[in-house]
Amino acid sequence: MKDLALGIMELLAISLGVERLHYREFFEDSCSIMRCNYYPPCKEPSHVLGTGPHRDPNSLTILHEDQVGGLEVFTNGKWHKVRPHPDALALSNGRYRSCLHRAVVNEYKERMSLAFFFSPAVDKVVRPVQDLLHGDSVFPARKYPDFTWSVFLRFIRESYRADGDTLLHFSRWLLSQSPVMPSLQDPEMGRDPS
Ligand SMILES: O=C(O)CCC(=O)C(=O)O
Ligand SMILES: [Fe+2]
Repeated sequence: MKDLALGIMELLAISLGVERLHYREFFEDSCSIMRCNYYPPCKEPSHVLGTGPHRDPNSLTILHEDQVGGLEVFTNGKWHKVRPHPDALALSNGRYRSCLHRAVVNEYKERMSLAFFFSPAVDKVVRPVQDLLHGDSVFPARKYPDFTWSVFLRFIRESYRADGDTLLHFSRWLLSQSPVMPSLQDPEMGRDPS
């Protein structure tokens, strides 16, 4: 999975016009997790959700699912079903903003999906590559301060359910903690307690 994710990172760098190996090198020591989701059948599927609407807070998600279907993505003001395909993968990432998605349940069949959440090493400092900071409307100036993945994870786990404004709220929270980021002075201070 890591090889696949690193390959996708290389493609994303190319598509952004960033130096090809930039993200591959950044994620070389990545710290990812895998989660198995199980959705039992439900007689009244229109009244429940398997997974409520959210955006994955990690850098890239590779989702493998069975053929039952249930994943939906919100675009252009509507929920769209993502038809399962034995060879297909779902993806979300940084500037390519994590998409709002959810999983509905099936009236008759159970469903399983396997999500691989690709994330940087905990003490890696996350900052945009200089090539993306032109200060124009396509590549605006910096919007967020430097942070480490461990501090971001702590914020997500303890204070905030990831949505479209996560980075905005996280930045405000981070700047309110201290004028100088503690995690940049001492990586141990930002380490996730789990
Ligand atoms: O099971 C699915 O289709 C989606 C699961 C999901 O969004 C997640 O695990 O973050
Ligand atoms: Fe998700």
